[in-house]
Amino acid sequence: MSDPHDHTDAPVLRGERLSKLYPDGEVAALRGVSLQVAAGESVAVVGPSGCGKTTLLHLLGGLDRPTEGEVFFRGTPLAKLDGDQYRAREIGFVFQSFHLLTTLSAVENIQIPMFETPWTPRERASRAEELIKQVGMAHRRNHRPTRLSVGERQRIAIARALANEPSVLLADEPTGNLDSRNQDEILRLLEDLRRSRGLTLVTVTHSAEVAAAAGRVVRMRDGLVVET
Ligand SMILES: Nc1ncnc2c1ncn2[C@@H]1O[C@H](COP(=O)(O)OP(=O)(O)OP(=O)(O)O)[C@@H](O)[C@H]1O
Repeated sequence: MSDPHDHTDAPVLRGERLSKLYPDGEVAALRGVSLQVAAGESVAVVGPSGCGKTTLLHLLGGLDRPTEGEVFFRGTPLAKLDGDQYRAREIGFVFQSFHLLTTLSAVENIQIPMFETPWTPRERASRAEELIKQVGMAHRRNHRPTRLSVGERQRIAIARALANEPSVLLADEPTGNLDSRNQDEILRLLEDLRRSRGLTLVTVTHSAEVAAAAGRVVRMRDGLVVET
């Protein structure tokens, strides 16, 4: 697998004529989308409900496969990469509804993806402590998610997404459940993390504020990119 810190001129992610047909109802969610995302870029994907934003994010993250076309990660087709390794090591996912495990503490949630790595328990624990500090949540390390505010839950989910030091963060409506103050804080956190870690960030959003905070906006309509 390629070195995530190897900065070449090739885009970190590239979609080539991606189409996605969902079999039930034969919905054409994507109808030939091509786009490139450079290393370290922050891209917001916007467009009306149902235009294919989440589908595109899932294809980029290897959570689903295109019906036609191909996604490339640093020039290599995803079809040629080990899908589990790609999702576990190269990509971090952030979701609107956090998807934290309620039976685990905040710091334990951050460690979940680390079980895919050869790190020792001590290494996992110390990396999780570092991450929980970076997202400003060390004082809540032992709290279960149900005892955290929604903004705090998203901070923990972001730390978890970074657990395996991915080079790309894919976020689907990361502020969709947050009020405007929490939204601003999460946007600031994501931007700080992008800069400090050289992360590439692709965010699907309905929020004009989130789109305005990104370096570039990709606009979709009816399964197509109409502006990039
Ligand atoms: N698993 C699925 N099976 C069938 N159709 C699907 C599936 N997932 C999505 N779709 C359909 O594909 C189209 C694109 O959906 P997608 O979730 O990508 O849009 P979106 O732009 O992210 O929408 P929203 O902003 O409402 O989240 C929609 O018509 C949706 O109903």
